Amino acid sequence: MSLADFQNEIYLNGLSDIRPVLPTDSSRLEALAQEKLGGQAFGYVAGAAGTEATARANRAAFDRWRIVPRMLRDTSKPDLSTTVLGTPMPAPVMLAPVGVLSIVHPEGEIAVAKAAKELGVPMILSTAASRTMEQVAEVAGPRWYQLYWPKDRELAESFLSRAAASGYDALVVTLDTFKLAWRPRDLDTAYLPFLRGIGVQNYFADPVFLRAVGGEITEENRITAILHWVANFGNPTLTWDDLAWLRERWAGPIVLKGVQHVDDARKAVDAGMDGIVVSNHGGRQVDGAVASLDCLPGIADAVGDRVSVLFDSGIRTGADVAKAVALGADAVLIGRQYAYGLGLGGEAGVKHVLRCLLAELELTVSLSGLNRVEDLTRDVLA
Ligand SMILES: Cc1cc2nc3c(=O)[nH]c(=O)nc-3n(C[C@H](O)[C@H](O)[C@H](O)COP(=O)(O)O)c2cc1C
Ligand SMILES: O=C(O)C(=O)c1ccccc1
Repeated sequence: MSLADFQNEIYLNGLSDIRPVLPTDSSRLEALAQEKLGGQAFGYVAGAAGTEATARANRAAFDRWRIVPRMLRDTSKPDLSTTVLGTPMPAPVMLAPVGVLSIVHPEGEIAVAKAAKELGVPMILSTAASRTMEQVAEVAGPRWYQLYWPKDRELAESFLSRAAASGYDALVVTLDTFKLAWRPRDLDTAYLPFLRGIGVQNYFADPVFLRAVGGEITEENRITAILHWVANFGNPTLTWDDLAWLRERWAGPIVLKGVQHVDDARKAVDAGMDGIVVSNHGGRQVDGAVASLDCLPGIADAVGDRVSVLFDSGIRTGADVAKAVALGADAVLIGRQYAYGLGLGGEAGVKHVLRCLLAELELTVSLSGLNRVEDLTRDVLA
């Protein structure tokens, strides 16, 4: 089985007049999702902070790097499989934590988990998911848990023990979103899913949270519960010293998501973390911030031999994955692309988007004269 078999499958299906239901050109997904989802839900997913300059910079940074293909190198057996922090995957690609997915499709994270499992692609489940971590675990394959570290320590502890009990192997702690940035698309449509009770499911199923709001959520205490969520969601007081608390309470690997500065990457190493995600949250937090890809080589040089270095923000194609890996990422996370697949076609849509990305990645790598993840080094790029 090769990741590029999807290409043969598509052409063979053509002999029976069957064509892919969704486009194979990843750049068309966003426009299609806009047509189908429209308005608020599309704006929430596609949008970014401020003028969206950082979201554009994320894309532009990829365009400044070019692959230089090499010839006559026996690429008959491509194998992009790899293992990151103990989790094996068919290619250096994982699903980024994306919250509130039921705004784009009723099955939300359940459909995502099923599609990812079929392909063996690890999924990182968001604290702000629209299904509980236990519901997702029932149908999911390899999985990590993303923590939004709440103010209430007891609630944080409860999230950690629930995640460990339901088989999430690594913990991803998101640092860059202790509050939401200025996001004009959502502000202009006055849209925040949480206020409508979407994305709070992990909280509403939590014994510590429920105790704080006086028991099970009913029509009567629903507003109180949502306001309690608002008050508790993010903790702006956190500092590097707090990571020791987390380290004591999570036995598996811990990954810090949202690192952009080399010194912060070094601090993560000093705090005993196992990995980082070089990410600017897809340009959704600090408008005017540096492109995530531009931070990657320096950070990989500084800490890549001591912790796993993951990357996200702007990945759209197989070539993008190859470039990020060549610049030092052990694996990449994709965000909006699979959310569009979900919105356009549920589980099958997510699977389609992933199969396209993986096939394109393998074809790009082997047509460039390379076979393995280790072959993707900086000298592959110009
Ligand atoms: C709709 C949406 C919701 C997101 N929710 C979360 C979240 O709950 N937790 C988190 O750590 N990151 C979240 N992110 C950020 C992604 O994990 C990831 O960093 C980003 O989408 C990567 O950029 P890309 O969309 O260009 O691939 C979200 C992103 C989007 C688009
Ligand atoms: O929208 C986001 O980018 C995001 O990360 C988020 C923040 C809070 C809750 C859910 C998602």
